[in-house]
This record gives sequence, C-alpha cells and structure tokens, in this order.
Amino acid sequence: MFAIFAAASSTLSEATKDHLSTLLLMFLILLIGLVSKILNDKHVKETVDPKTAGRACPTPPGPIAWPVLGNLLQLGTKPHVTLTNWRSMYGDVYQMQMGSRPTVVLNGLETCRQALVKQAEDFAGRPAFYSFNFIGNGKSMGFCDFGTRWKYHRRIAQNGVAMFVNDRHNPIEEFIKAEAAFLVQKLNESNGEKFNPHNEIYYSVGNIICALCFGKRYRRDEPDFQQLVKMNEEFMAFAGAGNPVDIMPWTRWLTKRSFDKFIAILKTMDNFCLRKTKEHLDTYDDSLTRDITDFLIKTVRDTPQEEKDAAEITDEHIMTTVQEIIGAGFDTIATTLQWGVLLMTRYPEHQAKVRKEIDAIIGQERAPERSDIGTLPFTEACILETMRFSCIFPFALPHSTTRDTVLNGFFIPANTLVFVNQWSITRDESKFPDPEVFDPRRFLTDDGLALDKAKAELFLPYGAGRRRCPGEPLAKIEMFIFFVTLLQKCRFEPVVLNMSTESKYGLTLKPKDFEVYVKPRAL
Ligand code: HEM
Repeated sequence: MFAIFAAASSTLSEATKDHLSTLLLMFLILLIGLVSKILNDKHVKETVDPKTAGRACPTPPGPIAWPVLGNLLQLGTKPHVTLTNWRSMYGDVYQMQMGSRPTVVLNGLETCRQALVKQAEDFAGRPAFYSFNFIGNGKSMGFCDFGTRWKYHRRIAQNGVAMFVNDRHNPIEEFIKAEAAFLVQKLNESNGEKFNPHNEIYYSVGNIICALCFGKRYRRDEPDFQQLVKMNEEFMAFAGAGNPVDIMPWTRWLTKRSFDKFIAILKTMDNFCLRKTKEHLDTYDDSLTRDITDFLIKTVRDTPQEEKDAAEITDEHIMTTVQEIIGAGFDTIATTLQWGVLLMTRYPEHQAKVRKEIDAIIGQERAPERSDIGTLPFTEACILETMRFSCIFPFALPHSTTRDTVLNGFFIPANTLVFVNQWSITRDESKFPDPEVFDPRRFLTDDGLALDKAKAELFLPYGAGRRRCPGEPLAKIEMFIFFVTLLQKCRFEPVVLNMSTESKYGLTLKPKDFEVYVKPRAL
C-alpha cells in the first residue's frame, strides 16, 4: 500500500498530495485503531475468567479515547495534574487509554490503600513495558512482574539494604554524617555568590549509595563518578509515565535518538557495575562483607543451585540488584533534598524556625545522628511537607493487575495497566487544605508541639503494600541527617523574589533549576 501511495503521489499536485496524505493518514489511524481494539478485546476475553463474579460489575468510567493514541495527547506536559483533574469528573477509579492500552488510574488515599494493601496481590504486578526489557538487561526486580522470582529477588534486595542500614553501629551512618559535613563545606565554597546546589547535592548523595554498594567514596572530579550521576538523572527523565514507546514499541523508530540514548545509558550503567563486580571478585574475602556487592557475591555463592532453580532466579539477576539500588536510591534522595533547599529558601519563616529548633535540641557543634530522629518535630514536619509538596513519584512505578479483580465496585481484568496517582493523594483538599501551600504545621498536633503520626500516614511517599519501597529505612536516615546538617550549618537566601516551585516532569518530579545564596551560619 505504501508503494502504491508513493508512486501515485509523484504525479499529483502538492495541494492534492497534502489532502491525500491527510486522508491516508486518517485512514491508517482508524485502521490501526480498529485492529488494536479487536486485539485488545480478544486479550480481555482471554484473560477474564468467565466464572469470575466481578464480570457482572461495570468497567470504570473515563474519558473518550482517540484510536491508536488513546488519551495520550490530552495528558499535556503535566500528566499528574491532568489525571488528578479527571478525578473530579470520573471518580477515584477511572479508565483511560494509553495508546490502545486500557489503563486504570487510582486516586485518593482510601482507594490506593484498598488496592495496594487490602487487595495487595491483585495490584502487585508490573506491566510489560517495552523499556523494562532493557533495564538491568531485563533482569531487574523493581521493573519485573509479580511472581516467585520477584518475591525471592525482592528479599535479596531488602536483606542487602537492611544489612548495612539496620544495625545501630553501622558505618553507613558515619558515612552520611561525614558526607553531609563535606556538602556544607562545598556549599560554603560558593563564597556568598549565587549558586545552584544541584550538582553538589547529587555528588554527596551519590557517594552514600556508592559507599553502600561498592564501599568506595569518590572524588567529585572522577569521570566515572560524574558519569554515574549524569546517567541517573537522564534515566529518570526518560522513564516517566506516559512514554509512548512503552505502550507502542513501534514509536521507538520515531523517537530513535532519545531511545538510543536511553539504551546507551543502561549499557554504561551495566558496564560500570560489571567493572565494580570484577574488582570485588579480585579482592573477595568470604569472611568479610564489605558492601552490597560483596553481599550479592556471597548470595550467589552460598545459594544452592536447586534453590535458585526453584525461584527461577539466575546469578545475573542477583548481581543486577546493585544497579537497582543505585538507580532507585540516589536520584530519589538527591531530588528530595534539592526540594528541601528550595522550599526552605522560598519560605524563610519556616527556615528560621527549623534553625531555632536545631540550635535548641542539638546545638551548633554536634553532628545530627539517627538517634535524633523523633526529637525535632518542626524540622521533621518540614521534611514530611517537602515530600508531600514535591511528590517526587507522582505515579509511583507503574503497576498492573495480576488477576481479574473488583475495586470500588468496578471490574478490572488481569494484566491491566494501573497508575497509582500519588499526586491526587497529596493534592486532596479533604486531607490537606490549601494543598498548593507549603505548610509544615499540617503535620503537627493541634498545639504545634509534636509530630502527629496519624497525619504523616495521610500520604504514601514510599508507596504501600507488596511493592512498598525497600529503601525507606535508608532514605529516612539520609534525609534527616542531610537536611538537619544543612540547616544547622548554613543559611539559604533567595536570589529572586517568589522563587518558582514548579517541577519538571519525569519518573521523578524535579524542581526547575534554581540558585540560592548560601551563607555560613556563623555570619
Ligand atoms: C526519598 C527517597 C525515596 C522515595 C520517595 C522512594 C519511593 C519509592 C516508591 C514510591 C516506589 C514505588 C512503589 C510502587 O511501585 O508502588 C519505590 C520503589 C523502590 N524503591 Fe524507593 N524511594 C526512595 C529511596 C529509595 C532508596 C534509598 C532505595 C534503595 C536503597 C530504594 C529502592 C527502591 C526499589 C528497589 C524499589 C522497587 C521495589 C519493588 O518493585 O518491589 N528507594 N520507591
């Protein structure tokens, strides 16, 4: 058909050609739409168990979708805001089309909790997104579907993190304290000139994850390290929900340059970790587990082959865990800290109150530590409010249903793509009045003297249920020590009035570039 079109068009006028092209394009879109609808109906028929009682329930309501593209074009540059606006039209559970793929969007705390916690296994899957085939060479845990292997792999990741984070006398706390002090030193080197703290924050947080994974602290100018930091950011920018290539792999050829770049980032990351594994193998001592790479090597060696076979897990899967921890445990914390600096600068009255509290409880000399968590209510409320306000994971990671299920009275077939709309939770006026206002007091008790733990449960920054973030304990210690050290030692002042708190969309929502004046506290 394309050949006939090409031959005919060479003999026609430009205007006629334009009309014909448009007509042909519309015809093609309709045709592809029809075919994908037929395929999709067939898929739903195949996956729905006719005995399932839920089939009698209606499917969720939702916006009308275009053929082929579905609702993709309506998402705009801020899909999290669009999908949250649709909540008021269609309710807490609605269905839209990502391309030709039906996608259920879950909104609001109660509905997300119901799905992720009370119907945990039903919603614990991951979709077979095209890009996921390339992450960790397709051997990732975080991006793999729910099942025997995922359960086993997840336990390894969780144990690896716990081994270096849970122990009260663990060196990771000392690493964090030392790196936070070094960050202060680097920020102070700006000498009162306006300064974008982005890179320094990324390098410091990157060094914590490198200490955890490879037992190594990098100099900021080491090319390997700079590349790792850059790769992580680029990965997050590419992997945001709503990427057409994940739903319609053929669009890979339309966005070839950016997709090829994505593959190159993954390859570099893979090579980096392979090099580190080799270095560890050369110096490996079974009696000493220096870091997570050693822990994984030990797991590979000590796990009987029958056990690996039963869990359908290979040595490559196990070793890929280190990439997972770097990928998930670095950009998240660095981004949240960046938001912290931005919001403290934007709201000087809250910054002053945090400093006063730190001075009163910890003082100016002693470095904050893990055991101080729980003693600084206003400061901790600021960290919580930073996480609510920034909502860095607007859709968590994409989920999918593992079986036919019914949620809030709506039938959802197995293998349906599910977005957990975290943004809708953080912007829910019934839980957070004036949600666009940064107000740490919303997490305090009515007398303002203590942190209200029940209020901290009103949003899910680390997700919930089976897929809840396994790095949460590390994230909480890191966030606390970095945030408190920065405000104990520095004063942040704005370069412009009313600094923007707009975000850039990606897998994580990042603040737009900003500059601040950093003044040492003594001045
Ligand atoms: C501020 C810091 C962090 C935040 C806000 C955060 C948040 C999240 C969220 C929302 C998810 C997705 C949950 C879901 O799919 O429903 C997740 C998954 C994950 N996180 Fe974190 N995270 C943070 C830090 C970390 C750290 C430090 C690590 C590792 C040391 C980590 C490792 C992971 C992994 C491996 C997954 C995938 C879990 C799975 O699919 O089973 N995260 N995180």
